Amino acid sequence: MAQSDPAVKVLDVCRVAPMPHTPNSTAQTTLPLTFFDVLWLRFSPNQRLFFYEFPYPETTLIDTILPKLKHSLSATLQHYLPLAGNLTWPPDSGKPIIQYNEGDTVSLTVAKSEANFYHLSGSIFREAEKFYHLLPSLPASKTTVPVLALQVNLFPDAGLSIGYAAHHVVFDGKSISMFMQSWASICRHGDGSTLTSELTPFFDRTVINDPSDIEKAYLDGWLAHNGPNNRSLEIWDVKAPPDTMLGTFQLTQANIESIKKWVEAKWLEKHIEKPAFHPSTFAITSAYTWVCLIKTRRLTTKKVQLVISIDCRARLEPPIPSTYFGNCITGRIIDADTNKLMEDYGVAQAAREIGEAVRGLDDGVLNGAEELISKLLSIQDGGFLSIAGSPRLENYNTDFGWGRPKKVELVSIAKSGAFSLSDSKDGNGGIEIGVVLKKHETEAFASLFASGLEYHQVRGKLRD
Ligand SMILES: CC(C)(COP(=O)(O)OP(=O)(O)OC[C@H]1O[C@@H](n2cnc3c(N)ncnc32)[C@H](O)[C@@H]1OP(=O)(O)O)[C@@H](O)C(=O)NCCC(=O)NCCSC(=O)CC(=O)O
Repeated sequence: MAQSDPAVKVLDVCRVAPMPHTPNSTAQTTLPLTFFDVLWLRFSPNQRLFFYEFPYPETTLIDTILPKLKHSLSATLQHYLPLAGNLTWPPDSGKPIIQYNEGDTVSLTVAKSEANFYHLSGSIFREAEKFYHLLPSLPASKTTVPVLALQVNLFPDAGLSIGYAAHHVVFDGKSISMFMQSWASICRHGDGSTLTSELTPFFDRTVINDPSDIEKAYLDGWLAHNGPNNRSLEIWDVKAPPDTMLGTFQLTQANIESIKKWVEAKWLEKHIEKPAFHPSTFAITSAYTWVCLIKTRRLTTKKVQLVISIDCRARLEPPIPSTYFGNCITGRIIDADTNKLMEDYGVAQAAREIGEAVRGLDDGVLNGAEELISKLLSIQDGGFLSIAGSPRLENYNTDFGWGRPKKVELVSIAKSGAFSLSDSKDGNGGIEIGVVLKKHETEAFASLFASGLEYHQVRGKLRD
């Protein structure tokens, strides 16, 4: 957090401990990493901001809202003890572990911001650096790293934001969303600390099988990276260029339907038969955004790559509980011919590439997983893009008792360059897309995105 930024004043840095189960309990929890976690060892943390419109004066925010947030956080951590702990790599251990000891806490920064709440929580392109001071960071260290940090920013008479930095070695999108929704639920109900079964984390790591020793491939990859035998836990300090802008775009259900119809018609034209996979909302939305980004950036590389994340919980053999806490995602790297995606047929081609990759998961979600680390570590900039977030995380359901967020922003895409997908604020099945561009690219993207929708809408109607 940029404490020198005049737009934010730090009021307090609190340490919130998990509420004790019983008055004299002593708790120690060790959580080993699985291969799914090890994959993310040195990746920079995910940082998300939730904006709540809340036109109360500063005194109400400080006297009423903050104590409620702190109390409910402490009650929630009781169910999520490892989140108050640290990532460490004991000398006698072959891999890092998450270690919670009695007395460990989560850092919660409280700040007051004089920035324009409505601008920050809007959708038009905004400078990424305006968000950084609203978010906590995880302190750099080679030997021990906290797994989570939180920050609440008060915008008197306008609202507040809640932001987190979550170590990717501990959380995937599903786990951090579950934690935030658990905190929100306990805060909303105010009268206890119980969680529904959908929000109760399942910590048993023995459900993750690794017969082909993917863990060794990932550990070897990290140990050799800037190695040899590099056991550092230091997180990559990735910086976004100063002219980085964040923008949010929407695809309504009607937009997605018309693109889907057009894509299916194009497939029939070119391939005679419909392909044997489903043009899902994910495939259509990702294809549309990918092509708009490639055209905006005028990529000249022969090939482009798109990395998609796959939640493996329901896809493992046997499936594991949907509430499993930790990482349970793998990736697929989709390679495509840049010229083909630039053509009139580009979105249909991109949807086909994505749809085929998703269909291929039926042959084994972990096929080729052991090569993922070497592929990810060898990726060069250029034609590479990835997708973060998912509408299935239902971030807009994170209601602390003041209604749905006005805006949810995955700010860490400014560093990774990914585009993000989310459910939409009004909950009507549309998709929110977060994109990162340089300032001079923003107009071209906005114009391509809007004109493409008009085109697909007209074509879709003509085919009805
Ligand atoms: C691999 C996938 C992206 C592929 O998605 P697809 O929708 O194309 O394919 P699919 O087989 O899952 O679903 C096909 C159809 O089944 C239905 N369907 C199946 N499961 C569903 C579910 N749980 N919720 C809603 N719909 C579902 C839908 O109707 C969909 O069609 P239709 O759409 O037409 O109705 C997805 O399965 C997946 O794993 N998503 C989660 C990815 C994730 O967790 N990302 C976060 C990474 S962590 C991260 O980035 C950090 C962070 O966010 O903090």
